[in-house]
Amino acid sequence: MKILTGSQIKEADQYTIKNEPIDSIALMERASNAIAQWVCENIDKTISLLFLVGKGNNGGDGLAVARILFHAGYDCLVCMLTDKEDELSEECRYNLERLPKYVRFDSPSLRRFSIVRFSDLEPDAIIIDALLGSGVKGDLREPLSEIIDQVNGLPNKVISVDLPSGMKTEFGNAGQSIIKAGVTLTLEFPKLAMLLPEAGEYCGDIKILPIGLSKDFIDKAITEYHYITNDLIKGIVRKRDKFAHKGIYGHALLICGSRGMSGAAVLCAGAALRSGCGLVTVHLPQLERFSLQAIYPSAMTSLDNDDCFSELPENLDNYSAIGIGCGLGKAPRTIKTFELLLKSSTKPMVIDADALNILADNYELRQFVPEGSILTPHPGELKRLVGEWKDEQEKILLVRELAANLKSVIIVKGAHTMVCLPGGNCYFNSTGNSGMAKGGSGDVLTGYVTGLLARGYNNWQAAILGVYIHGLAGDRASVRYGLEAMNSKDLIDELTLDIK
Ligand SMILES: NC(=O)C1=CN([C@@H]2O[C@H](COP(=O)(O)OP(=O)(O)OC[C@H]3O[C@@H](n4cnc5c(N)ncnc54)[C@H](OP(=O)(O)O)[C@@H]3O)[C@@H](O)[C@H]2O)[C@@H](O)CC1
Ligand SMILES: Nc1ncnc2c1ncn2[C@@H]1O[C@H](COP(=O)(O)OP(=O)(O)O)[C@@H](O)[C@H]1O
Ligand SMILES: [K+]
Repeated sequence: MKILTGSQIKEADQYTIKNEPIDSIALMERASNAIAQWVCENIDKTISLLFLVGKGNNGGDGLAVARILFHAGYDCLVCMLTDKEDELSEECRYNLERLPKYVRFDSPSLRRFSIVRFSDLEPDAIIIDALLGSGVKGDLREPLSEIIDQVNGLPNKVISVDLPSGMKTEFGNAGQSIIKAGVTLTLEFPKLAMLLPEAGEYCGDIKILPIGLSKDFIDKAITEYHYITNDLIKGIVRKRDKFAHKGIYGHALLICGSRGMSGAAVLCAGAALRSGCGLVTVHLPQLERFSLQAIYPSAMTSLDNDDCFSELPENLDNYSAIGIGCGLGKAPRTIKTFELLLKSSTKPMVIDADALNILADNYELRQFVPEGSILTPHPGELKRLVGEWKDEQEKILLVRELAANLKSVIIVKGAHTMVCLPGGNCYFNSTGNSGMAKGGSGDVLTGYVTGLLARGYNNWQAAILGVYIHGLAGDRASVRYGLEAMNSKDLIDELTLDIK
């Protein structure tokens, strides 16, 4: 799915109105029906709803939703940001006029927002935030930032319409006043800012509601940002041949583990064995081999006589892809052997953890990273590779430069992991959860993505497919064990490719 910018969405809006049999009021009604339907399906009618309504079309959505939900039987209280109707957008004014007189205003004579009323709010009432959407510009003017601070101090759950009020659609959200939503019902596309660590937390759960913007416009729109959805994945996944034999599905080599770090090798191998590749060999210190062989007898081993990576595996040409770094350590002889590996093999590599740190410390080694590889830094490792960034915009720029220079894919891990291709396109993951923020989850990703590369997917396919299925495994594990109890080993058994 494409991620369009706020201004592109506005254009899509205008294009749809111009080229399809729908006017802006009807488009707003369609959006509002989608929002109201979500509320009906998810919120009990005994819960009161407090609508905070701004002056623009986001407010217009809020008023239309209040009307629809009032007719559906909800108790709706509407608070307007202004009592001056001439300040409202045309669509907002239209929907104000259509509001049934029985919907309660907090101050019927003024139709004005009154902060005092917050103290009267029942603790289980839900706030529908329709103060500001994609039209926010510059720093917030009062009274909005004060209202947002007040709302954020309340115990009540907040559902934001399109965007948490105050959030800008792309960049520049650090340190801003933004509504802290429990759920954001966003129209047609996720907005980039929702997926970035700067302010993404303010969205709570993101639900994307299609509103039928022109397909023609969307197809032609040019963007470098994409959202990894089930449909994208369906286009990547390959069928397994009926007459297949193990030789045609590739051989993954995992170079991981050092003294006392055999767990990383076990996690990495277990994940690679779920990828569909024909063979998995793990190169690890011979004294660390026992747990691997006991837990995953399907994996073969290539044993290093040292207690860290210090010898190249034999017959490197036999392998289709190499994963390196998990639990590797940074012993001087490991650095030397990694250098030798980079100079001896042109097979695509998945480079993670200490192998990334070695690349960060030894800049001259970067030129030997095989084209078509995948680097999987978490933000700390990324900083070591590219230096500090002042904001998310600069971070993305630095990642793009790294991907272009190495002619490789960069996976920046975290919530909504970003997969950056050498041409600059960035794909944001839609699966995964905070239960995955535990030791070893990255080792599982490295093993899985290496296996996919070996299996025959190219680097961007393996990266996108890998992060999506890895996140899905996390979501399944969270259903089974809960966010707190789930751990990285649980991910392995949930790594299934049953995409519908
Ligand atoms: N295509 C779609 O997806 C569809 C989108 N739709 C909906 O339209 C929404 C976008 O509506 P929009 O363009 O009217 O902007 P919106 O967010 O209401 O903000 C404008 C208001 O905010 C104010 N304001 C701005 N900056 C401010 C500041 N710093 N501090 C304080 N105030 C500030 C500004 O005031 P002004 O600057 O004009 O005085 C104006 O009053 C979108 O999010 C979605 O909900 C659907 O209805 C249908 C299809
Ligand atoms: N809050 C989160 N939401 C979704 N995924 C997360 C979150 N935190 C971590 N993850 C995922 O878990 C993995 C953690 O990797 P990493 O930090 O390398 O762990 P480790 O080094 O312990 O193996 C990454 O794939 C990352 O995307
Ligand atoms: K909003």
